[in-house]
Amino acid sequence: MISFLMRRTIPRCRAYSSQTTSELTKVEVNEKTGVAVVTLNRPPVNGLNVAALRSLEKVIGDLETNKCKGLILSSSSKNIFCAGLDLTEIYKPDQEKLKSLWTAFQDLWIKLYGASFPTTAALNGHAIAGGCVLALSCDYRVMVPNSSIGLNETELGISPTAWIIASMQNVLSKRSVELALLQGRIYKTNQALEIGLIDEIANDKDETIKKCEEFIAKYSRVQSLAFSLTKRELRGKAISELTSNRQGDLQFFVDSINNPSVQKFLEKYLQSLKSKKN
Ligand SMILES: CCCCC/C=C\C/C=C\C/C=C/C(=O)SCCNC(=O)CCNC(=O)[C@H](O)C(C)(C)COP(=O)(O)OP(=O)(O)OC[C@H]1O[C@@H](n2cnc3c(N)ncnc32)[C@H](O)[C@@H]1OP(=O)(O)O
Repeated sequence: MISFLMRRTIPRCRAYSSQTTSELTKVEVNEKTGVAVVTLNRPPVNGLNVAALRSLEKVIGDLETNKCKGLILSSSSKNIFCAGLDLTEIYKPDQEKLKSLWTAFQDLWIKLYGASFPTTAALNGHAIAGGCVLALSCDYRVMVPNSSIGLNETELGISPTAWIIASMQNVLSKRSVELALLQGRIYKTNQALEIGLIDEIANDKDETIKKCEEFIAKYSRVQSLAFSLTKRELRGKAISELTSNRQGDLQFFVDSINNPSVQKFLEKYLQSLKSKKN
């Protein structure tokens, strides 16, 4: 359990106190503001396996319980926010593990997209596929230059499911969503800003966090209850649609991944990622 100790006398530079809940997700809470920096920590690329998804979900649940004032999602990697689902878990998958993976991703999205406090993504690097979904689930996105963000599922031979599309529709114009999803397009930082996929550009990781703090501070005069009820009004439909069709959504994912042409593509895709270094 993360404890919130509001010691107002703590100097600014010491305000964040480390409260590690798991090696996979580090949590630091600013004791002055109640804002939590949550850092994804699964090197090398923060690939989302079941343990990483569950760890982040638990942290968000704890932050809810402790009436967190805001969340800044970050990454311990130098130039990668998150490379999405762990591809090694979906290539030649164990069927039970595959189901657990998608169920954990659904659970995490429900918590993050529906969080009752302001949420931000401090994108210190690439945010691809599932990594982009995490960013889209937050209320605000700040990214460093020369990084990539987008949902490349159609390029991988599969279709994003309804709640992933809804997360993108919440942020982009209808036209931009169509182009982004149908082309499986990955955007560079400046292109992402142009279409509204991110909200701001920052020079480095520290600045992404500072800009996220500034965004969250804008809510200091907003009543927490009014904030959470309004957010629920705005996002509740997409969440209810998933909660009432979790099994169908899971089956769609499992069938997509088990499709022989997707498996064939994944084999080549993984090889191409590995051979980049040679
Ligand atoms: C198949 C899709 C399922 C669709 C399901 C249906 C509908 C739902 C829709 C969406 C849900 C989400 C799905 C996903 O998230 S699937 C994951 C898609 N992710 C990617 O395509 C990203 C792939 N990675 C990259 O593009 C690059 O790695 C990078 C992030 C741009 C970083 O580049 P960089 O040059 O800095 O690093 P490397 O490429 O050298 O990578 C280092 C190391 O990590 C391995 N790796 C990279 N990405 C992943 C990953 N997602 N999972 C597991 N491992 C990954 C890479 O192979 C290298 O390994 P090595 O052993 O060579 O060190």
